[in-house]
Amino acid sequence: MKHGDGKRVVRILVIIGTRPEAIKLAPVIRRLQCHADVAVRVCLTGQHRELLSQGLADFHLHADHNLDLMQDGQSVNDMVARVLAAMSTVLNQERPDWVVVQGDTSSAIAAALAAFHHGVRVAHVEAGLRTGDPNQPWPEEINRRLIAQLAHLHFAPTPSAKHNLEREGIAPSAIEVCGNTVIDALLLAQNLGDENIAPTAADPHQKLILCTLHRRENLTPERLSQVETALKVLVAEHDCHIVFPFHPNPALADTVARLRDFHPRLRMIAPLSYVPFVRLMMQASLILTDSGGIQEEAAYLGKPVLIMRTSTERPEVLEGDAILVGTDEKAIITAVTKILQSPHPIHRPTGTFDTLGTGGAASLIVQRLMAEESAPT
Ligand SMILES: CC(=O)N[C@H]1[C@@H](OP(=O)(O)OP(=O)(O)OC[C@H]2O[C@@H](n3ccc(=O)[nH]c3=O)[C@H](O)[C@@H]2O)O[C@H](CO)[C@@H](O)[C@@H]1O
Repeated sequence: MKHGDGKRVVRILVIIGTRPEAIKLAPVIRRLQCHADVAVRVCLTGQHRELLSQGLADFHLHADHNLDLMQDGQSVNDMVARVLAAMSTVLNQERPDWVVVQGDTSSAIAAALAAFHHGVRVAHVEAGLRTGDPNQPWPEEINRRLIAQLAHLHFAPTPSAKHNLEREGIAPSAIEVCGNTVIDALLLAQNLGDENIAPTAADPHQKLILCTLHRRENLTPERLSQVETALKVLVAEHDCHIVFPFHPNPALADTVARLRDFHPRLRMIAPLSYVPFVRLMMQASLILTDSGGIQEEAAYLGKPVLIMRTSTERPEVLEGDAILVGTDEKAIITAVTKILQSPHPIHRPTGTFDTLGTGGAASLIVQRLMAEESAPT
């Protein structure tokens, strides 16, 4: 495609499957939209239907394609197969120069493979994260490794992510260390804030624990029961509030129902769109989570974060105020109590932990994509 003056326009197709992909790609899409020589198109797979539209809404972005592929009870194989098949039509229609995928979802691996089959170059945002364990998180760890083999450009958030890619044989010249786009998103969300949004914390004078839990590995009856007991003990023993925005996953339903009626200071709420969720993180005294993105956001916001997993693909956060606590009820209670009872300030000022980036990732990504286009072939 060319401008009226004959200058070539670079066609970039951005694929989004889930809420975190929407949040982390929104800053990249906004940057691409501002570039005169780029035609950017957005394709949603619909892997997370409601959460995905929440992820996009606050950034005022719209999709050009919505494949709406999620079906109840769909397996990982079904999802991957459906995205792979549906992408051919989109790729034939759009004929992009680049497909941009983010992270490690079924949508990202299927779209990257489809692009590869069509001879379209793939740019991978948040490349190189590894736990080293194929089953942690499952299937995301393997998705990340496979996407690395398919991608032409790898946007690594940190030097350690770059190192992981190099160990797998990726040429250093194909890797750009740019920080994590989640920090760009966080800063955008702080500026996009609507002052009319109702405060989400119950009492600003009481300590607030923000809890989220959704990893597939944690949704077993044993682990859910441990976390449930820990939350019940914590709210009963401490003068704190717990707010738990829960994923609409049927595996969580019974736990949610029991916790909802347990205590007035323990609030089970529907997932929030990004801006109010960022507000809630900023109000929190500590965050208890198994989410990947929230680990990164908490680190930047200077919040202590207890990770309900045994490993993290984001080892940098452990240099800040993050602790791998797992899902054992006693471990959770001990770690939370220690933080709540600490006589010292439990926060760092926002932005002082800058290992994951300072908000310039999207700009670097767009610069590198455009440099790649003007490089002699
Ligand atoms: C452990 C793991 O493999 N996680 C992957 C997962 O994301 P991840 O585990 O981060 O997915 P989550 O569903 O927890 O989403 C986190 C994001 O949603 C926001 N939020 C959360 C709750 C809420 O009510 N409202 C809201 O807006 C958080 O601020 C955060 O930005 O997919 C991402 C996208 O490919 C990858 O980068 C991660 O590596």
